[in-house]
Amino acid sequence: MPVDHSDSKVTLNHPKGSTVEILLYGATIISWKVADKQGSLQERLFVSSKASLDGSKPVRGGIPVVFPCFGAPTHPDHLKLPQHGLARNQNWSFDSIVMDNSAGVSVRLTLDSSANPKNASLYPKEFRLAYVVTLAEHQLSTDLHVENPSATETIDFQALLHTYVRAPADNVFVTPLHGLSYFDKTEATDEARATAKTETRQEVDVKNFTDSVYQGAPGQYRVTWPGGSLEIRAKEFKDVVVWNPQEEGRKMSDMEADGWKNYVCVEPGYVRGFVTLEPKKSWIGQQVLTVGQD
Ligand SMILES: O=P(O)(O)OC[C@H]1O[C@@H](O)[C@H](O)[C@@H](O)[C@@H]1O
Repeated sequence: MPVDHSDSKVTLNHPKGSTVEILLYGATIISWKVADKQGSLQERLFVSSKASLDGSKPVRGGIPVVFPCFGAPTHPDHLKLPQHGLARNQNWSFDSIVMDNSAGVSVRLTLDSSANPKNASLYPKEFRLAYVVTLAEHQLSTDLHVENPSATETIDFQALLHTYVRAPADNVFVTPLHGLSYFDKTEATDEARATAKTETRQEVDVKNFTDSVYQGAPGQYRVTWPGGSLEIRAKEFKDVVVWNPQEEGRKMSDMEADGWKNYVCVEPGYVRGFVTLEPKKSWIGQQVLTVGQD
């Protein structure tokens, strides 16, 4: 079957062999496999072998969905929320199969503020999220729809797709970020973290602890390493975060030994400032991942 779903997981199978697995918990994509040139299926995302996949905590790897705040909350509406918000640690619902043909297999998952009684005390605003995941032969598209169902209130939110790209961290490069202004979250003081830097590197590596928030980014990135590459295209996600904790990764209880050596996070998002959504309006942020064919 092109789409299989159980109480906890949705699996998409493309007729040309690629597959994707999505946990309903957090709508977290936990696997994306695409054939290599020899025709053998290869995992394209990193998920820590110590990640919790039972809905007890956000998944360390794959593509967690970040909404309505990125990092520690700063907006007055978000202050009771955990780091990276509530979407990555709630159960989403399987809504429908959107498309099922040779071009792609696509499903829609949803999360409404009213679905979880906890939300009223955590977050004072109503929201409706829909996540459309589309699998093609060499491509994975993820569209996050945010709808404001209120007739009177606006919503201010941030959103980001926290993509863990499977790649050797000591030999991976992200381009083109040269000339962009960014905020370096590895700096020691609040003042230094809040001071914009300008990226001077043509090719950004993550050989050192990296946690950089690029603003006004081009929306099209290339991640390359010996023997592989991935193109990332983004729409409405105007910023991009590049993160690899290096040895700091040891502090994470769900990070496997040396796990940080096996990925780079390249995370398209709207995280500098907030999207303000007027009553009854909606917003769509999109990420498209394409495996390099070179
Ligand atoms: O451990 P978490 O909550 O999944 O976050 C992982 C990382 O996510 C990145 O997006 C942030 O920029 C980092 O600061 C953070 O450490």
